Amino acid sequence: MNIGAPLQQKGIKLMILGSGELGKEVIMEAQRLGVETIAVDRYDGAPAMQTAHRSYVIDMLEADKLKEIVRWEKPDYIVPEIEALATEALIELEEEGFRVIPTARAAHLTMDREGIRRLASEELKIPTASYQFADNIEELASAVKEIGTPCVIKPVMSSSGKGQTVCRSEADIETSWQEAVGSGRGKKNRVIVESFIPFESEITLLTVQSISGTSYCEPIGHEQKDGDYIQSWQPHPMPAAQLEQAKKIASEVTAALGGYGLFGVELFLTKDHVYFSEVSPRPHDTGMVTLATQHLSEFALHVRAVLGLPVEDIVFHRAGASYAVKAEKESKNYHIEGAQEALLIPETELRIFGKPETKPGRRMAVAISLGADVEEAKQRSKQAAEKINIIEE
Ligand SMILES: Nc1ncnc2c1ncn2[C@@H]1O[C@H](COP(=O)(O)OP(=O)(O)OP(=O)(O)O)[C@@H](O)[C@H]1O
Ligand SMILES: NCC(=O)N[C@@H]1O[C@H](COP(=O)([O-])[O-])[C@@H](O)[C@H]1O
Ligand SMILES: [Mg+2]
Repeated sequence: MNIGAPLQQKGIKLMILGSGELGKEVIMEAQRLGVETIAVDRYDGAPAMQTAHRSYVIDMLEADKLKEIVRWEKPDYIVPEIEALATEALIELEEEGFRVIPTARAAHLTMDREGIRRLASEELKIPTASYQFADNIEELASAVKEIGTPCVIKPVMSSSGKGQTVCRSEADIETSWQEAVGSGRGKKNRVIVESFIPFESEITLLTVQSISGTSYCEPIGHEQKDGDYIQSWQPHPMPAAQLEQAKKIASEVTAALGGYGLFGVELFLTKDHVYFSEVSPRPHDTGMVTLATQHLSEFALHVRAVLGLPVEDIVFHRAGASYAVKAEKESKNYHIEGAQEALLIPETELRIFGKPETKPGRRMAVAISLGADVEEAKQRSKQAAEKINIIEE
């Protein structure tokens, strides 16, 4: 593979669709390999836009806008960074010869919970929570009756827990519906109802599909609140047989989606079972811990796989943990205090995303620590995150 200089005739162009904290790291890794980078998102000043060579602000759910920008820029690689994209445009662009990561079909199936759930459960016969879909409140009531309570209700298009509620009895149905249709990122008023899995732990198994074949990172355990991640740690302790089962599921799902890249396979672990939950065909928020724990982070691995470069080994260095720092209020004029105190904690680093505005619950930074074991790393990253204060004015 030939890599020309960025901004010159022979440069390789990578366009990222979605420019949040995860995309920012992907852009920086691509630049380390001499790639020209273009960031796209729905608002100006997004984290990845601050590091890319150039950027565009468009509504990425609008197929025509997406096609226009791609045809104008002619990137060598189109790298989705969020789910909520006009994936029908990506399919068309792929047919025209553009390369979508990992594939346009993967982006399309995972954008909508229905696509990936039906693929995993109905085609691949992988164990998942039982589920139903509903398009209005009457259908929702009958789905809840069928699945039973407690159950989890989510918009088919959303992420980071937006619009997700646990429905504990029939009395919650109305609120769950309102929450779901009010917060979904897409344009559809469709929801999934899932049986509540009383898991002992949940993991992300980062899985790489590259020219070198299939490889896995050490499993990442995580804790979520209101459907959004609070902390993650690596390696998550689990029996060898269960890890094998998890890898089998991850290899089947990622192979079915096709293409090269890193995938975040989300799994629920009970005492005797592994359930597939969902998969990101891209780096995962809980995987930010790999910025410290591995010689190649999930972002570096993604870029290598995307560019068709080998991923022969993934070296895990040391137990680590990450802890999210979230805003409480809305502000266009905030600042962050406490980095000085946070970085006194041993083996700790920070990533401050530089998002231009805060919103209640918005993730603004992350603390990442190493330790002699996962427990020590968890304590350190939590302590560090608690030293950070977001001052919203
Ligand atoms: N069926 C379920 N049973 C038990 N817990 C669940 C279920 N579905 C979701 N959860 C909990 O909610 C979290 C978020 O759910 P899910 O991953 O489906 O949402 P999301 O909006 O796609 O989040 P993200 O984009 O951050 O991955 C899960 O990690 C898990 O903790
Ligand atoms: N769970 C998915 C996830 O973590 N996605 C990450 O959050 C950004 C959106 O953040 P915002 O909502 O604060 O703009 C996305 O762009 C991506 O980096
Ligand atoms: Mg998830």
